[in-house]
Order: sequence, then C-alpha cells, then structure tokens
Amino acid sequence: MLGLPNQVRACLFDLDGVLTRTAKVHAAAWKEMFDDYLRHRAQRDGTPFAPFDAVHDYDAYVDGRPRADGVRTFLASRGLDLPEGAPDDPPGTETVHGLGTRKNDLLLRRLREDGVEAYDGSVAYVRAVRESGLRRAVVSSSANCRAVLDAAGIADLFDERIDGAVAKARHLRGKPEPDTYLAGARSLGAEPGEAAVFEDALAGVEAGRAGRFGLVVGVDRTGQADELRRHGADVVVQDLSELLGRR
Ligand SMILES: O=P(O)(O)OC[C@H]1O[C@@H](O)[C@H](O)[C@@H](O)[C@@H]1O
Repeated sequence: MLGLPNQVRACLFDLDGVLTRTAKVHAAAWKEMFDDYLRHRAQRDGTPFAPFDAVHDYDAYVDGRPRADGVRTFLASRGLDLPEGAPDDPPGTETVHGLGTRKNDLLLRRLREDGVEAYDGSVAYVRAVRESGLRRAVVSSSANCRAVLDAAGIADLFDERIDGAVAKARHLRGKPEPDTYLAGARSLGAEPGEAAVFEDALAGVEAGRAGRFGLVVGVDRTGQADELRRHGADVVVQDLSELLGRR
C-alpha cells in the first residue's frame, strides 16, 4: 500500500526538495553567489550582465549535483571555465572552490536564520515505509546533509546516509551518475532492482534511471513533471503522501 512494486525492499530518498524544504534555499544561495560573480565579470569585461535564473539554470545545471559540479556545469553553460583552486580558497576567489565556498556560506547563513522544515507528507510516508519493514537511506549530494537532517529532526528515520561527505571520502561520482544511489542500495543490502529512488532533481532521476532501480519516483515541487519523466522518473507525484494507500 505504498505505491511500490512487490520486489522493493529498500527506499532511497534524496534530501533537499524531497524530505526537506531546502531546495529553494539552495537555489536562492546559488543565485546570490552567481549574480554577484556574473555582475563583477560583466563590469570588468564591459559585457551585458545576464543573471542566474533560479528556476531554469538551477534545474538544468545545479540541482542535485555535488557543489563543485554545480559551479562547473553552470559556468560551462555560459561558456566560462575557471581553475579548480583548492578547498581552502577564501570565499569568492575566482576558482571553482572559491565560488562554491561563497555559496556555502550564503546557504548556511540562510539555514541558520530561517531554520529547516521537513515536508509533513514525506515524514508520514517514510514512517509508513518503516512500519512496513522496508529499509531506508538518505542519498544526497549535499555535504550539509547530516546537519539538515538533524535540524529538521528526522535523522532517526533512516538506517543509512550516503551524502556529499561520504561520496567525497569514497570517490563516488555525483548525480547524474548512479554511484551514490548504488552505494545507498548496497548499504541496505538490496540489489538496485529491489530499491526505489525518490528524487526531485533532473540529475537525480537521471541517476535513478542509469542505475536501473526498481522504481524511480519523481517528486514535482515546481511544475516540471514532464521534464522529470523525460529524465527518468517512472511515476511523478507532487507529494509523497499521494503514494500512501496506493497499490
Ligand atoms: O553545497 P552542498 O550543501 O554540499 O550541496 C550540494 C548540492 O546538494 C543538492 O542536494 C542540492 O540539490 C544542490 O542545490 C546542492 O548544490
């Protein structure tokens, strides 16, 4: 009664936008950072300033990917290429790491000021999954995953966590590659075909399709149901509570 195929024994949940209302917070921090940088570049080069689009640019190039990949992929979409730099580059340095660190500072400030909320429908669904005896992992690209789960008060609902920090330590490729979801299934003792993926990001449903999971559920919070299907979702819902009571 959870809307899952019979063979599914493990559920793999993305964090930002699926479990917690933090996708918008990430998008706003990315926009603030990229707009500052693009404005500065436009002034320096005497070219027009074209701002970061917090919907389209975010969905296409940044959402769901590890931080540094988000920086690189968006810059490439504008024909820009920066040196990698180093993880300890000061925030705002004109490197991939410097811009990523600036975005992270902006994100952490917003999270501190506004707090973190979980989606009630997702919490109800994860509880129902637990009561049915299925195992559960969070699979997120975010290095802030653990802090966000704690702030939302939902960390104890999950058996395992594969996040940005774990992926880095284990050299797992980020979404849209399937590596982190495959690691999530493995951590729960399930084959990919025995696991369901729950994702709101285009890169995330792509990872689900690439890993040949038992079911890929697209969670559409922003009116992009068709895009989610095109990128790999088998089913699209607006809220996980819709799956409760579904055969
Ligand atoms: O910068 P962090 O917290 O490590 O997160 C990396 C990415 O994590 C994903 O969950 C978000 O969808 C992205 O917006 C974010 O950029």
